[in-house]
Amino acid sequence: MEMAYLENMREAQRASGTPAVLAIGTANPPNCFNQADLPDWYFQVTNSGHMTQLKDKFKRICEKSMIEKRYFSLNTEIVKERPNICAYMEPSLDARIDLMNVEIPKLGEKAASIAIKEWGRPKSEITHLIFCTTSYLDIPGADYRLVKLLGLNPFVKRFMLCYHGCFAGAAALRLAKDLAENNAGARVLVVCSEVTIIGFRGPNEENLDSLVGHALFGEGASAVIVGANPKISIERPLFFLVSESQTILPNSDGAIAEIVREFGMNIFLRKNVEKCIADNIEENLKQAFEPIGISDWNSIFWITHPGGIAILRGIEAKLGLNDEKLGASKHVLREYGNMASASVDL
Ligand SMILES: CC(=O)CC(=O)SCCNC(=O)CCNC(=O)[C@H](O)C(C)(C)COP(=O)(O)OP(=O)(O)OC[C@H]1O[C@@H](n2cnc3c(N)ncnc32)[C@H](O)[C@@H]1OP(=O)(O)O
Repeated sequence: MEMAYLENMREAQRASGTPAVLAIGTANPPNCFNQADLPDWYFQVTNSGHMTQLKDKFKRICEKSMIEKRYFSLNTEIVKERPNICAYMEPSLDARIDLMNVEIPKLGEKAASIAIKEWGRPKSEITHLIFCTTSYLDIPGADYRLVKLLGLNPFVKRFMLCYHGCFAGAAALRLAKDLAENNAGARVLVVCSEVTIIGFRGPNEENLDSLVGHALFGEGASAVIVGANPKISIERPLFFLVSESQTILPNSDGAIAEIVREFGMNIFLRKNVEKCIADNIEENLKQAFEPIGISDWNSIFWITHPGGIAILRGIEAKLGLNDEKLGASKHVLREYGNMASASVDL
């Protein structure tokens, strides 16, 4: 009797339908840089014009990156006012945090407001919030700030995914799927907001990983609303969240790492990241897709994280993908660069 009561209670709490993305919003900060102009700007603003060989290398990486434009909250004035940020490794975390604490929630709010408008229902009906960023360190977190900025219901159930880097966009969607499945009527607002302020620094011959990072990373925010059993008169399911999985690649220890210290964040990239991904992609796709009956990699819609053009090319070559298959990822890479977690929701 008691078990039946618990079972009924649990059934009533769960959603019966498949969760779907019901709206999407995106935003970028105001300063748009052409990739072709960045080498001059970056070496000038960091007082590094004398490092001519390194600048030439940076130019080559920028040219090869396929990126055409990137958006930043930083500009010449902001950077020049904070010389320790322009140095290679001076203590500068306080200045960075002061900027990030304003920019990250602000950018998130812009994307979330667009998603809420597209969704069409009152924002008071958002039940859960997932806020995802690589670089918000204070308590209360950016999730709390966003509730205040948007004027969300104070009862909204909040989750902060912090300092996960690029994979967090997919992780946030996975969490949203579970929340929407297990809470009838849930409407989950997912916001990924990424700025590069924590890692911006002057160039150094000994640190080519950082140079590659400066050639690839851009700033942006993306927001989605996820829920099951849409109210068809108002809500429009755009993508269904059917299945998910996650793994750690063999021999990938240290392939991508980021550390935060007094000087801000430093990135470590192994030179063969693209090979490590390409070598493992097929096996992982099999494990994820065979249970749902898919084995033709050209038959599915792809939104691979645009980590770098070498990574996308490695996947294409290994799987024999048709030209247009990674088109969405290449578009995001070309127009915005690698915006870490915000890239995947776009
Ligand atoms: C932050 C997160 O959590 C997740 C992330 O997304 S992390 C970012 C992951 N991305 C990567 O690791 C970058 C992958 N690499 C690429 O996309 C490309 O290699 C690239 C755009 C950097 C260069 O394009 P390419 O077609 O490979 O050009 P290529 O001519 O081979 O290289 C250009 C120069 O960059 C250098 N280079 C390439 N990859 C490098 C690396 N990882 N470290 C240092 N230098 C590198 C090359 O040595 C070469 O230098 P020279 O011109 O002096 O010979």
